[in-house]
Amino acid sequence: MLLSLTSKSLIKVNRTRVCTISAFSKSFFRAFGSNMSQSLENQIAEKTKQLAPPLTNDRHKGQAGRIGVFGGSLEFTGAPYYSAITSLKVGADLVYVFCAKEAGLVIKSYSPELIVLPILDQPNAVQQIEPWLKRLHVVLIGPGLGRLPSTFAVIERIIGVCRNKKLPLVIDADGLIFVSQKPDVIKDYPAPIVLTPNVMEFGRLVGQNTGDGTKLERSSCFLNKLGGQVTILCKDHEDEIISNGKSVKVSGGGSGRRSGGQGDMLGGSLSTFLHWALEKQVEPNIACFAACRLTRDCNARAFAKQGRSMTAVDMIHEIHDVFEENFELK
Ligand SMILES: NC(=O)C1=CN([C@@H]2O[C@H](COP(=O)(O)OP(=O)(O)OC[C@H]3O[C@@H](n4cnc5c(N)ncnc54)[C@H](OP(=O)(O)O)[C@@H]3O)[C@@H](O)[C@H]2O)[C@@H](O)CC1
Ligand SMILES: Nc1ncnc2c1ncn2[C@@H]1O[C@H](COP(=O)(O)OP(=O)(O)OP(=O)(O)O)[C@@H](O)[C@H]1O
Repeated sequence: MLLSLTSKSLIKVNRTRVCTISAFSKSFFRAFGSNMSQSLENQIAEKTKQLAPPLTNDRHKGQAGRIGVFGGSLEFTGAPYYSAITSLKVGADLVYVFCAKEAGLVIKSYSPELIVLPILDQPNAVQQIEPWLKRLHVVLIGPGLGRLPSTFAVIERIIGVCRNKKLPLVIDADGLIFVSQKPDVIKDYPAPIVLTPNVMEFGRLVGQNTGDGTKLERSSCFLNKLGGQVTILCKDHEDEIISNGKSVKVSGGGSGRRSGGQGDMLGGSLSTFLHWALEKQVEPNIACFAACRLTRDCNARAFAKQGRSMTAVDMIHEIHDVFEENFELK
């Protein structure tokens, strides 16, 4: 079955009719109007409200999320920061950044709230990192990681350790370059994985020659080969979440401002939402929906205040209000 949700539409059709979805949806909504789609979107939005753990005194530090971010290199220190601070501000208790030595002091200087381990490019990186992994609930791989073969070799071994520990993964940015080169590294992975490609990364991942079909069609062969529990969250003017042969679109919010770091924020928020979802046995695509909603609404709010001068940092300042509006049970 195909499930397609935009802020305006949600439809179900048989898998064999995917190619006629556009015509189908037009006639469907002419027949039923937009109220039905709105109510179904509301149902998904309601599910996202169930994700956040209550802020009660019986929970100890760490339970709301211990997230590991693998990224940060000489060139890119902003990306892992945006991801990590967003993960924390959405509600994780502890966020660990595993980065290259040159990036360590820089990221530490942005924020005393992050635990920064500049050991990713050290000779015994995997041995040093392994003891930390057992504390983590979700591992995010990629923001500002860089594309050095030596870095990818360490990441391959880290994914191997995560596989043994059945750790859920979110893979973004340069992490997706690595997976595009070596998809077998996540084949039959024993825990949920979310891949978060932008337009360019999606093409690299599923193959540039997979035709003009929908993203759902174009990714089906790639996903079938991978096996396991893989979700693809495609970032675009409408975000699209693909899992189990279904596609859910998220639109609304956002603005024309495309400053760097918005995808990093999405990856960071997703890591926290994913931990909460899995803890409650909620499907990963609900966590994906929440992360898209958060990113798009932070963009819209920040843009309303800052216009063209808006950057990712302005969006981070909006997390509290957007969270209150969308994800707190009232
Ligand atoms: N402050 C920091 O530290 C930040 C660091 N970052 C880090 O930088 C690293 C590289 O990431 P990346 O995003 O530059 O690489 P990638 O996605 O391959 O793009 C390469 C080219 O693809 C194209 N392109 C992209 N999107 C497109 C679209 N929607 N539609 C169409 N085309 C599109 C576009 O091509 P062009 O427009 O130049 O022709 C673009 O130049 C990575 O580690 C990341 O985490 C960022 O997170 C930002 C903040
Ligand atoms: N064309 C677009 N129109 C409106 N919003 C968009 C568009 N493209 C992306 N977005 C929004 O920006 C978010 C991040 O997408 P983007 O393509 O910038 O990711 P990215 O390249 O990984 O970002 P980063 O700069 O962090 O690396 C998307 O989830 C979506 O909310």
